Amino acid sequence: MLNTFAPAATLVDGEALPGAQALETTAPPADLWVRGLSKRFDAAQPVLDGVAFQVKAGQRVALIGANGAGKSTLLRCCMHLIPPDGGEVRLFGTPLAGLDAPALRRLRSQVGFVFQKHNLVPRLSALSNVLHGALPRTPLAHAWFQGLAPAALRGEALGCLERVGLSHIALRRADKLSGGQSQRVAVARALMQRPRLIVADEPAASLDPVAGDEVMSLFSGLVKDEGLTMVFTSHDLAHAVKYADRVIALQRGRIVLDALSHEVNVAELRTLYA
Ligand SMILES: Nc1ncnc2c1ncn2[C@@H]1O[C@H](COP(=O)(O)OP(=O)(O)OP(=O)(O)O)[C@@H](O)[C@H]1O
Repeated sequence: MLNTFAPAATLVDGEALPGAQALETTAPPADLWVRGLSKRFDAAQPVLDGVAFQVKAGQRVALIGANGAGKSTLLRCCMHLIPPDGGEVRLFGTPLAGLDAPALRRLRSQVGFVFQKHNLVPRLSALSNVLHGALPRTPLAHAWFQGLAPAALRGEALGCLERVGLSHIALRRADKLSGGQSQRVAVARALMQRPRLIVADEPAASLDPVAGDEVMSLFSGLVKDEGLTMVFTSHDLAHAVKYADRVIALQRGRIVLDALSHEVNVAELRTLYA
């Protein structure tokens, strides 16, 4: 089945990936560079087994694979939110291994995270939730609340809400928002961080098909317009092909497909789940 596709060393943007030699010669540094990543939670099958890939600045990558393939674990290990057992990760050219916690936090502050569960603070307004995106660069506690935040920050947060089409409900409590609106607020909060890289774990999974499509279209469009880099996981193969420039498929912790989106189609991708 896997032979349907090119092997993992598929040509991507004219570069041989993910062979180690090709990775060594990349310049300027990729936003995310991963080599030989492995992770095992117990004595059983490894969850990640020698994963290697890189994501260049401005590229949008969809990570696909069946339940349990290791997608979320890969994202977490890439950000050192959980420690990998082996391999190397470089974020914006900086090796993560050996960084102390403050240095790791500083580097991660350039990464905007969006998850399936948007993790908004329910009792606070949409605007206050978006302001939270500024926390890594604004240690002032009052920047958390829309009524206390400096005018410049408030204006910026409103601008982020405007970009996701929600400035008209800026003061509505997060627990009064629909699922689609909540996820758009989460996107605005990530933008407020002024990230270079967006990491999103199934950002549309909890939404109905129409809202999911709207969120992904908006999200992917904003990322493209602002020249950001994005890695997102998805079980929606149509989304993967439509909203990413490149698709990487994981199977039992290994990359089995790495191809540009226009080179694959949904029917082919579906065979990975057989
Ligand atoms: N903290 C953990 N402790 C033990 N096992 C874990 C842990 N996190 C993940 N796993 C296991 O690792 C494997 C991969 O999980 P992961 O969540 O990365 O897969 P996934 O591809 O994101 O799956 P899904 O599409 O269902 O979200 C699964 O077998 C899961 O049970």
